Amino acid sequence: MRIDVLTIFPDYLAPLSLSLIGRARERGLLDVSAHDLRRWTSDVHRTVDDTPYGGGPGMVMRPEPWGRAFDELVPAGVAPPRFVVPSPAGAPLTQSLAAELAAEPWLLFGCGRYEGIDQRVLDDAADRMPVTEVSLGDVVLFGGEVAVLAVVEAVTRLLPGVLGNAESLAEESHTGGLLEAPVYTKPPVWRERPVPDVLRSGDHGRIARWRRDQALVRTARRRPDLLAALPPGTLDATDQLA
Ligand SMILES: NC(=S)c1ccno1
Repeated sequence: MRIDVLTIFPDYLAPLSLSLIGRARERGLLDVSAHDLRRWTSDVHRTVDDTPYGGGPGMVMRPEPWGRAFDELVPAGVAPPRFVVPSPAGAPLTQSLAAELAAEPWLLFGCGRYEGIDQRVLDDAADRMPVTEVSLGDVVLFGGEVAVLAVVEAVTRLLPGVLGNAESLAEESHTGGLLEAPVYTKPPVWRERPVPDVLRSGDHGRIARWRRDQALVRTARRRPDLLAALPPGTLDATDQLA
């Protein structure tokens, strides 16, 4: 997968050189580049923003640098990337959206700052590539960079070879629509708190049942909306929600 990020703060993307993503880049599984949007400015001050038409607080990102960046990074005749823009107005980032993005060969991220990006940038982008505005949640950040780190992590961990133990993907939250069961490791007792006996029983059938029950109860208590969204037939007669 190729990932390009347009930002006025490329150093914010430095964590993409660390840990499993960094190793995936070294192994050629990922090609990640952060581009300073100011590279495509045309004035001595390298201006990327201006006051909003219609008045209001703050500044808006001007369209010209974005357009020049698209022209260079996504030339005509090249299979275009999917343009992903983190925004409070975007679609919620979910595991299923992460899986959808993980199927793309090339993602181009656009990091807004200030009060946002001139809408004509999104409109111009939509004329040349698929555009997805995505939100980490109903919260406002300083800009899109931190959200890009989260989206890139959610997406790239799903790519073959990036996560050392692919089995981890099968048992985690939101895989199958449920929250994951609580996890435990050594010591067997810690500050007078024992590990549930069933997890040390060696009975894999009982352990699987316990984990399923814990996932159902947790999901029912914390995210009843996820239960309501389960495909018909996901729960069976053996499933207890309390
Ligand atoms: N909620 C998101 S993703 C965001 C981006 C910029 N500000 O908030």
